[in-house]
Amino acid sequence: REKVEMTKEQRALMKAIVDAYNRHQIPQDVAKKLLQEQYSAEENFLLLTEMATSQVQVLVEFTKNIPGFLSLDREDQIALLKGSTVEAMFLRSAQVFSRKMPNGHTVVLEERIRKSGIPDEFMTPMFNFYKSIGELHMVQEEQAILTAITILMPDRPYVKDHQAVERLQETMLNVLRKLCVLQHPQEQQYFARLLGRLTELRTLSHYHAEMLTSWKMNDHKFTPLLCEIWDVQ
Ligand SMILES: O=C(NC1CCCCC1)[C@H](C1CCCCC1)n1c(-c2ccc(-n3cccn3)nc2)nc2cc(F)c(F)cc21
Repeated sequence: REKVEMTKEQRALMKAIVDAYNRHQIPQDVAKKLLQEQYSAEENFLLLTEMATSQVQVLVEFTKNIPGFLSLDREDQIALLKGSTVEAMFLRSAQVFSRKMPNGHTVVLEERIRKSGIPDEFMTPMFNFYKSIGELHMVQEEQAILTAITILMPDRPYVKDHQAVERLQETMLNVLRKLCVLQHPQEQQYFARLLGRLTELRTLSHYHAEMLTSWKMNDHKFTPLLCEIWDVQ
């Protein structure tokens, strides 16, 4: 098989994305909080809204560092962010869940999430997704570029200049394809499996509004930002 090499530009692009991804981490570690104790449904709901709000801010900063993003039409930039924040949050949650933890911690974490107040019918699709992400053992470069690819989805609602977004996404897909071959030489279809997770992610994200409104508690309060982003209230 021909030797796969990344061009200088592709390596620079990947470095920019990974640096931005690592720079904009979630402030406090939610997994650590959840491992400390089982919170009530109300406390968990509040924790989720806090985490989600900071995640949106982190995502905006990360997105601004995607080469070419700020040259897109301003309204398209908003449409891409609005259309991808829920998916980016579930993707990041899956990466948090899949992190190597001391024995038994993942079991406790899963237990705490199962009792967090999220309606039972969403547990299976959510944990199936988390485990399918975990099985891929993504390196952080793959996680960062996959997040960028999720944001640069041309078919988000209200995107006007499809082609401009497609061009940026294609550049990312080319880098990811080479990265997958270099990182997982034994697995021919690794790149295809990785992209298949984005389909599962989109399906899971369809449930998010219903997950929120049927959270096992009364009187769900959302911040204005989350009302805007989450299509609730
Ligand atoms: O905080 C979380 N995730 C953040 C978000 C930002 C980036 C980092 C992680 C939550 C958490 C809030 C407290 C209760 C219990 C769940 N979390 C979730 C989660 C669950 C449901 C939703 N919903 C979205 C719409 C409706 N539900 N989003 C995330 N999965 C998680 C997996 C972990 F290993 C894990 F550690 C936490 C996780």
